[in-house]
Amino acid sequence: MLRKETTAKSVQPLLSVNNLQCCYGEQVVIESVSFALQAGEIACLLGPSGCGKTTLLHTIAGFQPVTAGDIQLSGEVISSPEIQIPAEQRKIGVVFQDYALFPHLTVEQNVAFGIKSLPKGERESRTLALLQLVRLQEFGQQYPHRLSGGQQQRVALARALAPRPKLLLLDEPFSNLDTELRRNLAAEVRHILREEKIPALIVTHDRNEAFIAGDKLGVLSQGQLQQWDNPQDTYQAPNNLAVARIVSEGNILSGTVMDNDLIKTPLGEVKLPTATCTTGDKLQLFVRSEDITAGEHPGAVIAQVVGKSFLGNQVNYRFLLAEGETIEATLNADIQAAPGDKLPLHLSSALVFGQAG
Ligand SMILES: Nc1ncnc2c1ncn2[C@@H]1O[C@H](COP(=O)(O)OP(=O)(O)OP(=O)(O)O)[C@@H](O)[C@H]1O
Repeated sequence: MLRKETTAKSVQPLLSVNNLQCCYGEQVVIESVSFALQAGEIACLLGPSGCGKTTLLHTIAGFQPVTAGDIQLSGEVISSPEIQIPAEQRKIGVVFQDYALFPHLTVEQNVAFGIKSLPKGERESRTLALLQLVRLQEFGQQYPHRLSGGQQQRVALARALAPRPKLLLLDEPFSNLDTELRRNLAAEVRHILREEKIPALIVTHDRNEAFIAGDKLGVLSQGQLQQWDNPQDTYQAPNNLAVARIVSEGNILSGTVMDNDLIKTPLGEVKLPTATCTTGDKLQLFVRSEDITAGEHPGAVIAQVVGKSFLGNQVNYRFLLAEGETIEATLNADIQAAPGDKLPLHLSSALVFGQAG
């Protein structure tokens, strides 16, 4: 695949994480993690539960020491095994999953909390501007418990932005909210961060949130950063099977290279993308849901419906293939099939990853 050339001129990143390692006792939970965030960029860290996302965020915030490597902010080392700049001196803001608002303070007092040292007039105008930015100017005198979850999270965001941090860290900021609100708020937070020109790193386990909110996407699996790229490139060309499974719904299939540059799979044949394999090689393929089409086609195979879940304008089907594999495919709701029915399916493309184990 063609990739854009990077320019030779190097710009100092706002945040750089270099060969980072972090342990809890003997357990290594972050290993050899390196990435850079440029000024003005918003990045999302995506990965399954327990992969180390929060730990990584906490090392950057200064809540967690590092055991190897370093973290630099504007070129200054803020964390290394020898150096640990205290969290409150880092000029890094943090927004937590549970909002962590002060219940005894009004919305306005919450937002103004971190800018008490500013002269009164300046403090009031900054607070008002932020309440307008998060569309809560009517709620300044309310207490947090009178607000909805989405509103409370917008107050938490305004409070974190008030002191104009160099970098904002958000730890699963939308996970207490319902799905529609999460997606809307992800887009809104992106807009607010852009308006304030504050770079941010957002931890999430929801790929759609990560796609919506981030210019960059970091995919973490088992404590290692598998890919750091823009969301489109990560989706279209994942570095490995682990990344493919984290950024998309799909099925893992095995395939055999044939002598005509095709790969034979239980779902028909697909083109071999590179010529580095020899006939007979066994490969692993990842077939995304949208790469499976139902209907007559010269290469189609017959599959039996063994389960279905209605999703609105689409239906998620579970199919049994002739060779005994079960796969899932999301098809348009106008294809109406019931368990027991047989449908022709074919593959339009697949992601191909090295040799099967
Ligand atoms: N304070 C701690 N002491 C010991 N082990 C911990 C501690 N915090 C986290 N861990 C372990 O470190 C690993 C990474 O945890 P972490 O919370 O960073 O993952 P995560 O990707 O943020 O997970 P989730 O999405 O579930 O919040 C896990 O195996 C976890 O059990």
